[in-house]
Amino acid sequence: MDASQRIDEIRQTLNRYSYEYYVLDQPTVPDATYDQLLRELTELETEHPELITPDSPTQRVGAAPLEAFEKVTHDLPMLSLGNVFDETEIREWVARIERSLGRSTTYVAELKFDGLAISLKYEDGRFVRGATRGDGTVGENITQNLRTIKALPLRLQAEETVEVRGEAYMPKQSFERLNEDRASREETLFANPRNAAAGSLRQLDSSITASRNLSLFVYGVGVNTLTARSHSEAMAQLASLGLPTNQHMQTCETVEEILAYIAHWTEARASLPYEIDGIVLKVDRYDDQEELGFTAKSPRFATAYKFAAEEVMTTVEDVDFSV
Ligand SMILES: CC(C)(CNC(=O)c1ccc(Oc2ccccc2)cc1)c1ccc2c(N)nc(N)nc2n1
Repeated sequence: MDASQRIDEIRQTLNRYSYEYYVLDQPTVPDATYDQLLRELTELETEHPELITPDSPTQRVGAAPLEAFEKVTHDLPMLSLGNVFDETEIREWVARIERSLGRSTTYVAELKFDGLAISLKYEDGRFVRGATRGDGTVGENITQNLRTIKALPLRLQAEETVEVRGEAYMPKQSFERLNEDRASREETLFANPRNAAAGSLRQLDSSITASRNLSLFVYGVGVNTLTARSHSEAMAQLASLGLPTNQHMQTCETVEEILAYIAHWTEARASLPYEIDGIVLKVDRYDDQEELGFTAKSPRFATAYKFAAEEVMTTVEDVDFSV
């Protein structure tokens, strides 16, 4: 086997290990095995620099820091979600949809991740660009920073061209550890994981982003070459391509099932390793989504149920009032 074949073989193996570890949370090999292969790949690429490609696992932490972020216009706008706040409004939302369609339909209920909305562009299966939501039409190009997120595949399992929407977030444990480090260096603390994720992705130096243990869930597709006829089918296709989808997504046939899902996660969200600030409800079938269409800035086929904001109880402990 020549160097080029061995390099391709190691890259595919390391991409599979990353998917198992960061997306499925079910590693099949110990870290030492991953590290050994990464060392071998780095040596081979050092001997053959002409074989280095952007999708190599060795290229995750970018080049020199940027001067500024360039602006990016999304191929499709990144829309915002209307809100519903209680059971009555949820029942009204479902009734309005089924009146408009003139029949019942099926829904998908998803967790609403409390991070930074992003758009990922893949061409022929390779990650080529990532951007913040911005104002929904124009965002900032943060490709170099997003490449450092290990749950983000630099190469898909098939050569699809697709623009994907998702949320970059900081797991609760990484947030706690980051603030402990900052407190020990007497630096200002981040107020919550969302601010910490946003601050980490707005770094011009991607090596700082790489140190922040960010992760990612994808929750929608923009322009794409997929064959999916529904949102749930599209998400299954994204998962099979190696993109991180959330395991708690659930199809619902009735408003009762939607309400049960919301009741469950209202209680169970404290047990999640990441913060969520609500539940997103979507009509599943794309033909029904198209029939329902959009208002000026958000889809009629989706809405967000927001959890009541938690009172932030600041324990006033050993505050030195004497100063
Ligand atoms: C539903 C959508 C708004 C994404 N969808 C879009 O952005 C979108 C964009 C153009 C679309 O089609 C158009 C095509 C041409 C013109 C206008 C729209 C359709 C959907 C959304 C927004 C935020 C979400 C969130 N925080 N968590 C989860 N779990 N899901 C979410 N889903």
